[in-house]
Amino acid sequence: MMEKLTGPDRDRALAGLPDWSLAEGRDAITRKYRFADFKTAFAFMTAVAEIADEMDHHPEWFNVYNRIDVTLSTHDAGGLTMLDIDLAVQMDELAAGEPETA
Ligand SMILES: C[C@H](O)[C@H](O)[C@H]1CNC2=NC(N)=NC(=O)C2=N1
Repeated sequence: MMEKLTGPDRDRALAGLPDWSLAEGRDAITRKYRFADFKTAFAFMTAVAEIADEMDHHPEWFNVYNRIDVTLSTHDAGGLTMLDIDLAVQMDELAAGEPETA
């Protein structure tokens, strides 16, 4: 079982993800992505799905056209763990290849 992130480890991990915010009302992080169009957004989701399934760690997300709202939390731990940080970093790396990401 992955440990919940606390203290300086948590601060350091969050500082490395400037485009993510703490969610309201629960121990999770969120970020909105925007892409050029639906196809690009969905290709991103497909790429993330491969990584997430390999990690056995899955995003909560909501897609409309070119926008994706993502929330990451470790349900088994009841809060943020390094699994969320690792997935967020990998999602940002994938999205960085897309010029219209915001
Ligand atoms: C049985 C399976 O390994 C677990 O349910 C995994 C699947 N994906 C998961 N994803 C997330 N975000 N949190 C979890 O705790 C989690 N647990």
